[in-house]
Amino acid sequence: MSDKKIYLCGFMASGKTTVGKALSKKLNIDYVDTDELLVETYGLGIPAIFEKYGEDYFRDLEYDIAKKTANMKGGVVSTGGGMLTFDRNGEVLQKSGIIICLVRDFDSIYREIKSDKNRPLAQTKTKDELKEMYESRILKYQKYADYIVGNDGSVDDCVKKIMSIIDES
Ligand SMILES: Nc1ncnc2c1ncn2[C@@H]1O[C@H](COP(=O)(O)OP(=O)(O)O)[C@@H](O)[C@H]1O
Ligand SMILES: O=C(O)C1=C[C@@H](OP(=O)(O)O)[C@@H](O)[C@H](O)C1
Ligand SMILES: [Mg+2]
Repeated sequence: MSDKKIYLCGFMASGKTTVGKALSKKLNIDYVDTDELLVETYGLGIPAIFEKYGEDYFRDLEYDIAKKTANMKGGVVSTGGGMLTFDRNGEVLQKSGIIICLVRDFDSIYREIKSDKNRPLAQTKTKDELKEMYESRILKYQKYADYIVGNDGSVDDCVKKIMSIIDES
């Protein structure tokens, strides 16, 4: 199998982790989530990292993890919502795989994240601030995405759409 990865990117709660796991199962290939790998590698949860060391420190760890995934064999890699907002990460991912950006309606996203303690960035922002972040980040995702896929139907529908993209690419 090639070393090319399928990177899933997009805003918080767009479905990167859920769809990524389902996709890797369907394709019977390896799966990694950059947030899960980061927590496993550094032995600290994401809210604790933000609280103790701040966001900049988290972003440095996230960059290290991005580089780690580039050296892995082929598979599905779900990223965190901030991954593609940094060019240094976008450049690493672009070189080592196909980048698929998941897009989900803001109201569905907001319902998922508003009270989720595992997403520290969502906890400190109002709905309007999150909407603004959602809109401005889309521009950054578009800069690196090879494909943009909607996730407003079922998880299975989204997996099917990605599988047909991969078949054709
Ligand atoms: N297509 C979908 N339909 C219904 N719920 C979904 C769908 N995609 C994701 N979800 C749900 O949204 C939440 C956030 O998904 P998650 O995979 O953690 O997103 P991300 O990794 O992009 O932050 C989870 O509770 C997940 O079950
Ligand atoms: O959007 C972001 O900046 C973040 C998204 C999170 O991942 P999910 O997109 O899986 O929620 C996680 O990496 C961290 O809380 C920061
Ligand atoms: Mg996730």
